[in-house]
Amino acid sequence: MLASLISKLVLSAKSPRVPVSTVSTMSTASAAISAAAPSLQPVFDKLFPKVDELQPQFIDVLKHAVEIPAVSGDETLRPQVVKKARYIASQLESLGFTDIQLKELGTQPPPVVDPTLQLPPVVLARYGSDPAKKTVLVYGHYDVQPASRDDGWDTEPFELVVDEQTQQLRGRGSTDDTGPLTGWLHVVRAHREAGIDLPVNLLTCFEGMEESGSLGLEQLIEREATGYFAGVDAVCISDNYWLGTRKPVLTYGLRGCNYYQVSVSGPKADLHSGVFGGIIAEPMVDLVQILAGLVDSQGRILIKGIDEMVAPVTEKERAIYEKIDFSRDELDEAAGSHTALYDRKEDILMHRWRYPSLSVHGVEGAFAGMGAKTVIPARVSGKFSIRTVPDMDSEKLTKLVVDHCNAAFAKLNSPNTVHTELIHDGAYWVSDPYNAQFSAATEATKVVYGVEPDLTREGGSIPITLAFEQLLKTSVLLLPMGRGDDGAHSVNEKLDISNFINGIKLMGAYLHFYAASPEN
Ligand SMILES: C[C@H](N)C(=O)N[C@@H](Cc1c[nH]cn1)C(=O)O
Ligand SMILES: [Zn+2]
Ligand SMILES: [Zn+2]
Repeated sequence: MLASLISKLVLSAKSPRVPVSTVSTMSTASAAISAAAPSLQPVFDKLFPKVDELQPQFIDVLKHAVEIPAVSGDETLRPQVVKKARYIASQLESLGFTDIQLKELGTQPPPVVDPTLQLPPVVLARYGSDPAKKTVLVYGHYDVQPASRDDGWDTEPFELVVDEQTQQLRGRGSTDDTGPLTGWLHVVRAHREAGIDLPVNLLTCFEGMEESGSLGLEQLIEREATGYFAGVDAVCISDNYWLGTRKPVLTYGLRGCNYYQVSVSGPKADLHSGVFGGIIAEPMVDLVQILAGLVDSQGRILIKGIDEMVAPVTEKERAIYEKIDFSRDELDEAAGSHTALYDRKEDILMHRWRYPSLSVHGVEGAFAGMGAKTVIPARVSGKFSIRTVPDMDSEKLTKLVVDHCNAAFAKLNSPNTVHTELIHDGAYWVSDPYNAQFSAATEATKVVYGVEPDLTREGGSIPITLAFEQLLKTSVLLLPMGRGDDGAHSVNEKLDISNFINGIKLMGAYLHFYAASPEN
């Protein structure tokens, strides 16, 4: 029932950017995949204890990786991002991966402080090239969000803390996405050390720019579609999270993300507010008024024309949301507050997954430190992003945003100047959750966790997902490792050890079930 509802929903999506793949419900493929379970049990009986046994070594690799502050959004840390790429490549080499390449992507496009800044490399590697096996491409990102002790971390963000009491691994990247990325390496190691043949050929595509919009990656995929990536049957991404804290999920949708900056410029340099305050127009005063006009305190976007682009909710879709196991309490728990804008589960999930949202992130150039600096900043840039959903069009959205900011500024009658620009955009994605890959991952979840996974969409974005699907003409599965309360992008980011270890087993089991599928 649920299967047919979602299938119809996917097929009814209007946007040409939403993949309309061949939808299979309870197909012969999924029947064959479930039938493979008994014959795979001896494999899992050898593989899973090996994963348990290697836990200390797996944590050690993660510890070394987390120690490298690979923040893609901080230009000064670019050498660290490259260092982490090399660390991962060295691990791949020691595991017997071949054809390891650090693919350069050229210089970073504007806005950028250093116009010669090189984008971090994409780590490509392969394990096995048996024409009789299917080929699975695994994608992950080794870059991370910024983090500093001052933000409120209890421990150093770039030191992995193994918390024996909570049984958690704490550190930036533990769940997003260094933990899951290294998980794929551990799958290979466990197979090697248990003497089990990897059932598929594995290709890696690990990038260092995901947190900054995956700049340059789409062009690489386009170039390599008939080269390095030729023959890829399926793409699997482990870079999101369970909805809650108890139940594993498989994810069939993502919101997109258009990231903007609106800059207001005035005087040539920062000025003394005692000397110039009251007699010149202050850029920061203009900017806060523009930012205040983007979204209201109820989360309603105030830019005209956006709501009209959003695909309407159907009754059938509504039924899907009613069935999902989630509550406002879980949102409060994950947020650590009682500040939710909606009470009903359906409203919360729809506003997380299938409606756009606008978030204001910060102001570059403004005074942000401790104390009481009496400055008039000369140029300030407000950063905000809009999470996009079917059927929003990125270019049309950008025009609406720029026009809105220009009109808001014009109303201020300010002698300053304003400039609004798109920093990066990444597409939304919705898939068929009943294809061979999802069936394989469902069986794997049953074997590892003993339950059927929930099928979820994700409020966050993985900008490259749709490009993989379209350019490699293959299906993509999102197979999350961590929980909804992991604190990705926040302070004290963590990954439960049980999620790390079971996540590695899940990845391994998924590869075996997918290999057993008669379809791609
Ligand atoms: C879901 C994924 N782990 C993630 O955190 N993605 C980022 C991607 C992004 C897009 N623009 C900037 N970063 C996110 O959803 O914020
Ligand atoms: Zn991520
Ligand atoms: Zn992230």
